[in-house]
Amino acid sequence: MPIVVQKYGGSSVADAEKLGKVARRVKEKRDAGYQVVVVVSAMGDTTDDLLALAKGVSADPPRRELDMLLTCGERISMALLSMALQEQGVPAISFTGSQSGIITNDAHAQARIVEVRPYRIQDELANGKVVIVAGYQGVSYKKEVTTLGRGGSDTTAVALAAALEAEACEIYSDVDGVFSADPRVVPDARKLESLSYDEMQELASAGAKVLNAQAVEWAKARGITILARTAHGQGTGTVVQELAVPTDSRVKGVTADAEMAVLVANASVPLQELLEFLDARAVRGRTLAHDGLPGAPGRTFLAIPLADVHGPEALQRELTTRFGTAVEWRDGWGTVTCVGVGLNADWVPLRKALSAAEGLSARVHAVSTSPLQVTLLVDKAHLKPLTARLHRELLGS
Ligand SMILES: Nc1ncnc2c1ncn2[C@@H]1O[C@H](COP(=O)(O)OP(=O)(O)O)[C@@H](O)[C@H]1O
Ligand SMILES: N[C@@H](CC(=O)OP(=O)(O)O)C(=O)O
Repeated sequence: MPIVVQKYGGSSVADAEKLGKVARRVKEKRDAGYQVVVVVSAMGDTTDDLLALAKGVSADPPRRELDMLLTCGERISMALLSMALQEQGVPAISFTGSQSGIITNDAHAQARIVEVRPYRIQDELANGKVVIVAGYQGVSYKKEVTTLGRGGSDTTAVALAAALEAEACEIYSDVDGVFSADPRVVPDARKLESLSYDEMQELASAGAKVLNAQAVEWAKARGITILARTAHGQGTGTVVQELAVPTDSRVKGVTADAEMAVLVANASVPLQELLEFLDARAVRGRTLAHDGLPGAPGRTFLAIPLADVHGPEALQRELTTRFGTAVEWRDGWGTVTCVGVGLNADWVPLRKALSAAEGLSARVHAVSTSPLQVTLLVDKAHLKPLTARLHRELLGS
C-alpha cells in the first residue's frame, strides 16, 4: 500500500473539535487504501504559551531546558489525535520525534535533521496502524531532546516522507495553499497553483509562514513534492516542486517579515568579527546591505530572526559589551520582499518597489536584490500597506 505523510499545523489541531475533524480526514485517507503517517504541531498557541512560561522564570532560558519544555506541546497533540482516531475505530499509535528515529545534530532550539531511522514507524504501519508523530523535534546523537526551530514540523513531515519513500507529503494549515501574499493582509491575494522549490524557499525565508524554509530545502534535496492545502475544506492547494508552471507576472508573491531585529554596524566594526560573534551564539540571519568601500563611512545591515533568539535582551547586552555603540540594535524595522524568477534581469521590479514606498512616504533604510527577490527594509508600521500596494502594482490586484 502506498504511504502518505500528512502534517497538520497548530491552527488545524487547536481544539478537541478540530482534532476530531483531522481524525476523520485521516480515516478517509486510510479508507482510500493508504498507509498514513500524521505529523502534528502543538495545539494553537501552545508553543508561544510555553515560551512565555519559560520567560517568566528566566530572561535567557538555557536552550536544552527550553527544548525539553517546548517538545511537550507536540506530545499533547500527538496523544490526543491518537485517542481521537481510536475513538473512531482506527488503530493508531503516537511517537515522539525520538521514538520516530528523527536524529539531529546537537544545536538546541535550531537543530538540523542529520538522519531518519523510521523503523518503529515502519513496523507499526505494517501492523495496520496510523502512526502519529510529534513534529518539530528529534534526538541528538548524544541522546538529548532537540527542537528544529519555529515552524519545524513541516521539516519533520518532509524528512519522513523522504525516509519512508512516501507517495505524497501533504501539509495542512488554515489556508488553501500558498497565496501571492498573506491573505490576512491582502484579501485579494490569489492562490498559486504551483511554485518551484526556489521560489517557495525565498518566500518562506522572507516571512511567508505557510511553509517552513528548511522543509522546502529538504524537499528540494530529496525531490519530495509538497502539497500545501487547507485542513478544513476541499481546496486543491498549491504544489511545490522542481519546476513551477509559468505565470504572466515575473513576481509570484509579496511577503513581509516583522519578526526581526536589524543590527546596524558602522565601519569601525570588522564584519568578520561580528559574524563570528553571532555564529558563536547560533544567531542566524541575512545581510541586507554592506558598504565596504575603503575610507567610506560604510555600514552593514544584518537582519536576524527574533523567533530564533530566545534571550534578545541578553544578546543586546552582550553586543554592547563587545562592540559598544558601534553596533546598533533596531527592532522597529522589517522587510517587504517580492519573489519571482529573474527579478534582477532589469531594474523594473526594484524601481516599482521604490516608487511604491515613496507613494506611502515610507523611508527605505536598505535594499537587497538577487535573481529571485527584491527586498526593502522599512519601518514596521509600513509593512502591511507596502505589501498591499506592491501586490496591487506588481500583480495587478
Ligand atoms: N503567501 C502566503 N500564502 C498563504 N498563507 C500565508 C502567506 N504568507 C503568510 N501566510 C500565513 O500563514 C498562515 C499559515 O501558516 P501557520 O500559521 O504556520 O499555520 P499552521 O499553524 O497551520 O502551521 C496563514 O494563516 C497565513 O496568514
Ligand atoms: N509548534 C512549533 C512547530 C510548528 O511547526 O508549528 P506550526 O506547524 O503550527 O507552524 C511552532 O510553533 O513553531
